[in-house]
Amino acid sequence: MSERRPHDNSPRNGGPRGDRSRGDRPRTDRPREGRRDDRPAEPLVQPARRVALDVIAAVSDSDAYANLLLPTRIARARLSPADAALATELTYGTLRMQGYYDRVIADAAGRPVDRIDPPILDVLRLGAHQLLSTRIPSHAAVNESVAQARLVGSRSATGFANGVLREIGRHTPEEWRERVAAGARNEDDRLAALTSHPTWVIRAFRRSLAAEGRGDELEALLDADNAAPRVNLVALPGLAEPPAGARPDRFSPVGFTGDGGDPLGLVESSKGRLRVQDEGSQLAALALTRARPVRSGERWLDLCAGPGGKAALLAAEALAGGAELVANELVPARAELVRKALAAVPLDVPVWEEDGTAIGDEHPEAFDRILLDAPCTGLGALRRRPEARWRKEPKDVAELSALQNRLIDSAIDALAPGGLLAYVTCSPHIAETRSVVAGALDRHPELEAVGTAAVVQGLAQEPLDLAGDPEVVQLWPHRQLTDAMFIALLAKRAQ
Ligand SMILES: C[S@@+](CC[C@H](N)C(=O)[O-])C[C@H]1O[C@@H](n2cnc3c(N)ncnc32)[C@H](O)[C@@H]1O
Repeated sequence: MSERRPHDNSPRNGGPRGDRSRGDRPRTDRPREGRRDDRPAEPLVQPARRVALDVIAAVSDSDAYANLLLPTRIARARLSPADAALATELTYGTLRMQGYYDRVIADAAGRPVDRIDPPILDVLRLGAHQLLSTRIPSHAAVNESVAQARLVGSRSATGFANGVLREIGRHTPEEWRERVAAGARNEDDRLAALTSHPTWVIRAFRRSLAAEGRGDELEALLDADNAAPRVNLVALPGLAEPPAGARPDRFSPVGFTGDGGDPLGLVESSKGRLRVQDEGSQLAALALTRARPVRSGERWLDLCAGPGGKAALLAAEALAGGAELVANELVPARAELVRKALAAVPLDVPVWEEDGTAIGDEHPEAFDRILLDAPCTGLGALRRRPEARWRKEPKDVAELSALQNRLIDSAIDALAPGGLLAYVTCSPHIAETRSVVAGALDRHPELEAVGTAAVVQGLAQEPLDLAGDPEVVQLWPHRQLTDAMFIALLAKRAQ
């Protein structure tokens, strides 16, 4: 690790520069080697904060996924349930609001965040979250953050972090919101800053809501993206019942929320017949299986099945209706996850590992119902993938919509006359939703739109507040408390 020249640490007069590569940063949960003798003894950091910083650092260092890494780090650190909950809140909250905290930090430090050492910036983000968005007392937030800075940075960096955090703590959260808003360049920049979303994402959401005549819901949507999602489960129909004490979902007839206990314990003890699944995903799968009665012997295809959440629900529905199901997933590791998910259902479901864009040529007119849950930007699931908003770019939309167009053409070719296709995304971006469906209807005169809104209303327990074109359904986190799933049912005319 490079030594630093001693200099004034006050945030506004410099402090350490970003002159250390991330590759040589010490881990926060191990004693550092080669510590200088004049350093104080290794400070003790509360375990939940140590795990949170570890995950935040892995997300910014090596593109880790917080939702995958956090559970393993919690298990490895043997955190108590209370500490695990705190580590989760700190990690997710910091990553979600990173865009906002960076503006606060830049103001308090008197310099842009790209001129702050990355490991120290992560400590500051976690500290800013505790100071501005939790009830953790300021002195605890500052002291623990300074201890963490000492573990990842030099003495001068620690002094710098201390100065920045104290400056943040000098103002109330409301005062910071006003300061950040006052520094915005325009209205979109103000929304981007305060709700911690990239501007291009805000504009895409505005267009999608406006297409439904609900442009005035934009701020509610952006706020909903920053709230922790509830853990929702499905009881595979015919194979499991929700446990006593569970609360039935408002819309999905097979969904429920738990009684506050450990959902993973429920999943394990039910052998996967009770599973964690967003209510929107359940409605998407059921829209395909329940849009019309199932004839025994129907052949169904899940074209892009990994990791298999909807495939398990489709399999349970196929079993109940006497249909056959094939699942397909291009990526072998994800196909393996599909096999695991399907093990919960006593139905023989072949799992293919083919390129879905070729299946229409290879198996023309072979399937009566097809689910195309297309690879997408995931902009509708920002609540549960807190770092995703910072990883996506507009060019991803262009690449994905080109793939979505090829997949939907292939699915239409694989659909038998009279068959039904559900085109689904967990993104509300128009280029991935309505445009793909409109293009498919233009290119395929044999295809017709089905009133998807009526189908989904018909299977839901309570009426849903759906807006816009009744041929498609767009769910929203702020309205239905689901991911922003898009569902379009399309039928191939019988010959
Ligand atoms: C949105 S996910 C599907 C989620 C799944 N339906 C579920 O509920 O668990 C899209 C999947 O499509 C897969 N995929 C991407 N390109 C594909 C292709 N050309 N053919 C088949 N699958 C593909 C991805 O690997 C990913 O697992």
